[in-house]
Amino acid sequence: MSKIPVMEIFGPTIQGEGMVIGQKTMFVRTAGCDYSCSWCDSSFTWDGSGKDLIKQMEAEEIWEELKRLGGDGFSFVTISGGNPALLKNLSYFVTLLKENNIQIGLETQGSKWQDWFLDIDQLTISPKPPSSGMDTNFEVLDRIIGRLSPSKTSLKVVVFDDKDYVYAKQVHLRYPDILFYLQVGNDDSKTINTASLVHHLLKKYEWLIDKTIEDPELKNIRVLPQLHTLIWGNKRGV
Ligand SMILES: C[S@@+](CC[C@H](N)C(=O)[O-])C[C@H]1O[C@@H](n2cnc3c(N)ncnc32)[C@H](O)[C@@H]1O
Ligand SMILES: Nc1nc2[nH]cc(C(=O)O)c2c(=O)[nH]1
Ligand code: SF4
Ligand SMILES: [Mg+2]
Repeated sequence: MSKIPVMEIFGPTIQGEGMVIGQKTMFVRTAGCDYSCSWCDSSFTWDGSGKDLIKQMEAEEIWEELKRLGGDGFSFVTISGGNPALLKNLSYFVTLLKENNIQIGLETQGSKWQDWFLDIDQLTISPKPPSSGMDTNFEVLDRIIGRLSPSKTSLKVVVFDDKDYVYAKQVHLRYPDILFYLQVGNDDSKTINTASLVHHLLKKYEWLIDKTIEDPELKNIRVLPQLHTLIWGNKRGV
């Protein structure tokens, strides 16, 4: 008996962010976070507003639900949250996925280590810039990144403003051997007006691209939007 607090299970969809953008995947979103980013687009995982949706599930039950939703039409599962790295017992679920030949992605902010990180195929660490209101503990981050294989790891920093950009650059220059993504920040993650949101986010994407192009210090870097937001807006469960 080792239950995992699950907020939502959805898919198949595509990974909208980062190193495997476009990858067909299922999602498992766990509840609870040690951060409280001002602009978190998944704040229902930690701010109490989604508490009635939380289900305590065994690894086997999550796997059954994934198969119910995705049939045998998937080979990739992305674990996000909240912060899944709060959950030591996700190791059982990770092992179960591996036994079934499923590739695994993980989204986490780099504040906590778990030994099961070593079994993740695509691990995205997303340290938080000043606009989030959170502080990065770089000693913890150094230790986490030091234990991971660079070929399976990427860094992704969300940028809302110039200060965030400076922070992102600092992170990239600290870990130059880790694949690095700048991601457009969605500053209107509640609106249901997808057309105006998409227009606005594309403008912000252009702004971020322009800054990167003009910056000789950022060489080996990738700039991406949240692809799922451009397609589905702020809709949940996609
Ligand atoms: C909701 S978080 C969950 C995983 C983990 N807590 C983390 O932050 O990495 C998943 C990804 O969404 C990003 N994100 C959250 N809110 C966002 C927003 N308003 N605009 C752009 N990206 C956002 C986070 O930075 C993170 O990379
Ligand atoms: N399609 C899609 N791609 C995503 N990539 C990261 C997500 C997340 O919320 O962690 C996410 C999400 O919620 N949906
Ligand atoms: S760390 Fe991730 S889940 Fe937690 S508040 Fe920040 S963006 Fe949201
Ligand atoms: Mg998201």
